[in-house]
Amino acid sequence: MLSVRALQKSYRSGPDRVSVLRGVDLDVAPGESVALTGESGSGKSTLLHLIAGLDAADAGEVRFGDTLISQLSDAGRAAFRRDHLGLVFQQFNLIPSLSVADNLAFQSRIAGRHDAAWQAELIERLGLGSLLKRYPEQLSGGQQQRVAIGRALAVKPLLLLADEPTGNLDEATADEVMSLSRDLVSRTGCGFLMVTHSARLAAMLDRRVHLHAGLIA
Ligand SMILES: Nc1ncnc2c1ncn2[C@@H]1O[C@H](COP(=O)(O)OP(=O)(O)OP(=O)(O)O)[C@@H](O)[C@H]1O
Repeated sequence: MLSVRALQKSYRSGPDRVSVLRGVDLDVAPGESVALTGESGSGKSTLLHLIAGLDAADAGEVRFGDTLISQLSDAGRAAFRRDHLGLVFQQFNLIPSLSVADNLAFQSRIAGRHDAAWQAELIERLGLGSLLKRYPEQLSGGQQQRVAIGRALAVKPLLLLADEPTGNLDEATADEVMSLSRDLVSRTGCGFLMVTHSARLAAMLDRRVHLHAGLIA
């Protein structure tokens, strides 16, 4: 479903260009969960941003089925992201002026794919029922994270992309959120690609890939 081929990205650093990704190949199948590890600065977030279409690659391909993301315009990538991808990044990016209920439904409504029964199930599984009228600033970090995961899954994405999603949580909460995410991912059959520094969390997923020196080992 996700197919990344020969992906390259460099950044300008003063007069030089620093090559971060030097030809990355990666596949994620429907229903498969993959941990992306690598030392700090190895380019994990860069790769996630390119897959999400938040930035453009210098060369190479990002493909979802027949859709070649890497050749879409900025607007085309934004529309694809809105309709088909679920993102959970380190800053949960909840909308401060919207209640939990409206944050959960926001993306799926814009995508025209709001499913009230599915949203109700997510609310129950994520334990958000008593929080629906609150605003993001009234939630703990773990609660905000559960809302971010619910919002990402509400759209029934092709792929759930998560960047250190449990970074701010204690071990027990992180484990609970992880097993819940895995469960929901296997229920919907979407792919799951998660950046983590934790070998323990990586071991909870189907497969682990390691980014080193600009390549996936
Ligand atoms: N917009 C940018 N402009 C210039 N350099 C950048 C930019 N974004 C990232 N970099 C550089 O690219 C390299 C890879 O960064 P990236 O954030 O992808 O790594 P990472 O593996 O996610 O790191 P960490 O685990 O510390 O979050 C780093 O050297 C970083 O400084």
